Amino acid sequence: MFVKHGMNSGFSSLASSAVLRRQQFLIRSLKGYSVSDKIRMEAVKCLSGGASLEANAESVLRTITPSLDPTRHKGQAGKIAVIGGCREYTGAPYFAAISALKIGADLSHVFCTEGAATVIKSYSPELIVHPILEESYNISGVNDEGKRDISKKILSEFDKWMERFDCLVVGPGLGRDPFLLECVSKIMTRARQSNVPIVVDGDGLFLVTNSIELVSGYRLAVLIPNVNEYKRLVQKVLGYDVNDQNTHGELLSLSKQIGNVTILRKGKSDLISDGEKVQSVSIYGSPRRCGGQGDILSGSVAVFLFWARQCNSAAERESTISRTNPTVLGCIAGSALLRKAAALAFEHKKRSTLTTDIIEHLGQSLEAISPAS
Ligand SMILES: NC(=O)C1=CN([C@@H]2O[C@H](COP(=O)(O)OP(=O)(O)OC[C@H]3O[C@@H](n4cnc5c(N)ncnc54)[C@H](O)[C@@H]3O)[C@@H](O)[C@H]2O)[C@@H](O)CC1
Ligand SMILES: Nc1ncnc2c1ncn2[C@@H]1O[C@H](COP(=O)(O)OP(=O)(O)OP(=O)(O)O)[C@@H](O)[C@H]1O
Ligand SMILES: [Mg+2]
Repeated sequence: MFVKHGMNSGFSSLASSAVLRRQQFLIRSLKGYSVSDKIRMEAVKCLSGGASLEANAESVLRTITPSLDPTRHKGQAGKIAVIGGCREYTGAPYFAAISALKIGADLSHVFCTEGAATVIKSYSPELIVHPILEESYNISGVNDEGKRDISKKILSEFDKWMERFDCLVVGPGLGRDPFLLECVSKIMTRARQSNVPIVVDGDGLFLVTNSIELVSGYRLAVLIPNVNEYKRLVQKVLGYDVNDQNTHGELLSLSKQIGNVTILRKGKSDLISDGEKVQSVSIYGSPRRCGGQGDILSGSVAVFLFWARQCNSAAERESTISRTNPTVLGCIAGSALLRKAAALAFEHKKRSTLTTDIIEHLGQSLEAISPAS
């Protein structure tokens, strides 16, 4: 993979030489101690820009997952809202919202278009579905003033609920309709004003890549790009093409450039950074790449992020974990759980493993790490 020599290439080489110096220092320090060859090899791997610190994901999962305390009331384990679901996509918001419930959230809402709502409701009676979004094709005869009224109505419908949510997931199956995305921008701005965490995925990333100010500097935002979404984000924000020789430095730069928002770059290993350091989750998952696994991840991260924030305020966390940003902890936990569930599903279903099979193994995977009783 070659770095394109665009306007930021000087910055890129500066960043990579800083990463290189740090990694060479790490190797020199390791020589001072009698570390195992394996650790030294990890350090050497850093030279290619490919390595990062493997997160202690099981410990994170164990620490942030709340106990099933009988004194707690409905809602305390989390109220999540997914903004997504349009004419084309109904599976993605369903996967995200049902995954949140399967992990342990108490309530999961979906805000989508009217057509998508009926379909999503028919998938599950567990979800609370709000058919409030509108796509342009549905309001083609409406003039500009009428459109402004519709937009206001959508925002006020959402406002009735927003304060109740512990986290929003914006984007699974949202589509790219301009009118709909404009309304969702307003929803995001409102959520940000109220300090509601926002996980951005799928078409939410399309929106944010073109309007980065929606999340820039918001420490409660998490971006979860897949390979394509990451490429677009790097091109837009850093001004050059993705450089696979410097994954680590590039992710750090990207997060810093967006004001230290947390980014989970999905791939063979999931890489997570809030601009301070990069952590990875490489637990073996599944070789099946069926669509929808990213949606499970975004719903899961929303729940774990909320749990990690709760732990933080209750000062319950282990010391090393307590120093970690809750948005980063949410990403580590979500990624690890998805991979474990995918591995279990694949054991049973092999080539026919689908997203719904993985969802069925979320509970069992969490139970193995943090038993309910
Ligand atoms: N059942 C559903 O309703 C699903 C809906 N989805 C939604 O579909 C919308 C678009 O998401 P996409 O993930 O397709 O958008 P992308 O922009 O990531 O993908 C667009 C195209 O890129 C290709 N692509 C994907 N991963 C690749 C990789 N690793 N290397 C090379 N090419 C790759 C895909 O085949 C697709 O044709 C989002 O709103 C998303 O949430 C997806 O979440 C999948 C499931
Ligand atoms: N090559 C890979 N090897 C192992 N796991 C992977 C690989 N690529 C992705 N994953 C895992 O699958 C999860 C979903 O990533 P993926 O890139 O498929 O997201 P996505 O394209 O957004 O999915 P969706 O179809 O839901 O939109 C990630 O958390 C990651 O752990
Ligand atoms: Mg996706």
